[in-house]
Amino acid sequence: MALSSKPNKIFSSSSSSSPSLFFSQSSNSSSKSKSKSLSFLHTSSKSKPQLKTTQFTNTKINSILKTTTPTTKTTPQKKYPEEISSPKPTILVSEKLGEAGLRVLRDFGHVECLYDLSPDDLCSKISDCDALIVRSGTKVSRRVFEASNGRLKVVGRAGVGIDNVDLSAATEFGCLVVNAPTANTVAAAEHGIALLAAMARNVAQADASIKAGKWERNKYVGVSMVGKTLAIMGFGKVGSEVARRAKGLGMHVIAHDPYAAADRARGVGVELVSFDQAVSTADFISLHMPLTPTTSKLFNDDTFSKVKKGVRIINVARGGVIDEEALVRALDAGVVAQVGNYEEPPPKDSKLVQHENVIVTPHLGASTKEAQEGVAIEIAEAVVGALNGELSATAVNAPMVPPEVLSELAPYVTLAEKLGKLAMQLVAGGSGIKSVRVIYKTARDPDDFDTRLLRAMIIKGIIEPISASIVNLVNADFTAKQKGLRISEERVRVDTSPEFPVDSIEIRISGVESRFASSVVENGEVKIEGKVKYGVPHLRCVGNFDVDVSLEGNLILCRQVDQPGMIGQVGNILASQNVNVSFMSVGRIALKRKAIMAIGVDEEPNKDTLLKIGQVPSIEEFVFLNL
Ligand SMILES: NC(=O)c1ccc[n+]([C@@H]2O[C@H](COP(=O)([O-])OP(=O)(O)OC[C@H]3O[C@@H](n4cnc5c(N)ncnc54)[C@H](O)[C@@H]3O)[C@@H](O)[C@H]2O)c1
Ligand SMILES: O=C(O)[C@H](O)COP(=O)(O)O
Repeated sequence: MALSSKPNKIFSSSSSSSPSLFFSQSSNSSSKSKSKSLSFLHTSSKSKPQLKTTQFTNTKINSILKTTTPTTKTTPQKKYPEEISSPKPTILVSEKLGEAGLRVLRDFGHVECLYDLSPDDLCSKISDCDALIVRSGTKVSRRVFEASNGRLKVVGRAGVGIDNVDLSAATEFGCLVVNAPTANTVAAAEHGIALLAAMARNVAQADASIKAGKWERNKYVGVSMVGKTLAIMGFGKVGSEVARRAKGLGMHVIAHDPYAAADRARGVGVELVSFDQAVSTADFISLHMPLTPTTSKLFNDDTFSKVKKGVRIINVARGGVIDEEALVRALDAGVVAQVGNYEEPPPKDSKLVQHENVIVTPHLGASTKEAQEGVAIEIAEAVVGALNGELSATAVNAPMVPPEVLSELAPYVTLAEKLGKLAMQLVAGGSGIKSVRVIYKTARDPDDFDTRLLRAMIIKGIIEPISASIVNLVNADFTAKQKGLRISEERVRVDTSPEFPVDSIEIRISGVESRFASSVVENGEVKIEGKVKYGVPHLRCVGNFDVDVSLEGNLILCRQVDQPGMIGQVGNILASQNVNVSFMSVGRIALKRKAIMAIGVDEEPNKDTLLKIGQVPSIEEFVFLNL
């Protein structure tokens, strides 16, 4: 599938109630914004079918991720719509969250705590919610994103593991997923150590025995931990905290983690080893990797065939990393001596839970008062930040862009979107856009110039005006791919100041017809180039013609014979229709030959006015563009 523009919309009246090429965006005053909050994660009004094209959403301006509930306001008499006040966003909390986090959320939005919702109830509720906060007990499936009708902007996971959130669906629907990756680390590690010690000394079984009126000193002789080898599988945050504590117990700690740095492990006194070495030499194995398709049932019959007989296994990661039936077989055979913990609600007749050599708790790793308060604050701040238009440092499905980079790139982000939108409008209807080349002219080294935001915004500018898709930083690449749009990027080193990230951005679209022949260069590509001047995006080049106009409001491009009086003639036509000209720039290839006139207009000229411009004899072609 390729993208194609809708030329019949070029002259569509702003009062049209059908979706317009021009009014899916909000005020252009964002171009001057230096705010760190950018709209690459914002959700536009498209999900709200009741919006009319004369109504502007309250999206972005200084907030590209302004994700509060879209509301509308008709402002026909205004030059540009003002920022529109919106109701507080609704945040659904579907599992128990610490009070401190709830306070942060309540200060910001309307908070609904509805615990134990059935999947159906969650789906019915979600279309009223801008954010959803969950722990591990809520399955945030594709159905949830579908049911949200585009309203859900952020899913906050109050904890680490995001295996209960369908990340690809979230990304597809442009919904940001954030987690709280640090606040429960110590709690989980302490729980692991508690299970390790309890298991080694049969605490749970002995407790149950004595409560049952028995006195079985000989039955519950344990094993010592000191000097024993503990293999940490997954040397991340929790794994390394478990390692530190186990070292304190006098254990010899090794770890397996294909992605961990050996020097970080050495810093904790831990040797990184292969999977087979870890499982075959350990007396105790503690699992701390995430549940992913790769780690699912990583501990299976084959793995148990390699372990040291009598190994003890602690799992405070996820139940799914172990093949439960294989584990029961290994326990029955005495290959695995003991197991600690269970992460998901077990079936009533679970052989594993009932096994006498297994000690279990519900999913309690993160359940300390301290961790829950910490997690609640961490996730509340991340969700509020996201709803406020900021990129979160804990975003799971969006690039992490440091605040200073965001702030520096803000005007270029606006430029990128406007260029995308403009380039799209230069393409003739029916021409499918398949291939877009983006050329960044920069004095910076590639390592010092992150193009992800700019690329996302170019995609947004190209796709959003002509489709129902909502494009943001989360789903830009996905959406482009889905629509058959190939974006290639090039960097051209220029000798300007590296103080500025980009000197100019050029967009070239190949294999299309143009609505404005002068925008086509020798190799047949439609080409435009823009740059940021004084913090404001400017169009600098159309085809081979240099121009210099700020990318604000509406733009008329005319190609004419380079002769005196042209500006006056067009200006008079616009003035006679009360259309205010905000700026004008003429660029020519050579004296008295062809020139391009770029005219910025505050109001959208009506069809008759545009026809009159077209009838001026020396005007060879013209196009009206909405920015
Ligand atoms: N029980 C609880 O309450 C609780 C609390 C926190 C975290 N967790 C679970 O523990 C997991 C780890 O949490 P974390 O905060 O340490 O995350 P983390 O991302 O800091 O660490 C995970 C580590 O696993 C490693 N890993 C990935 N694939 C692996 C593989 N195939 N083999 C070995 N290692 C692999 C990663 O490289 C990473 O270092 C989470 O995903 C979560 O499921 C449970
Ligand atoms: O991944 C996590 O953070 C832990 O497993 C905690 O899950 P919980 O928030 O459901 O306790």
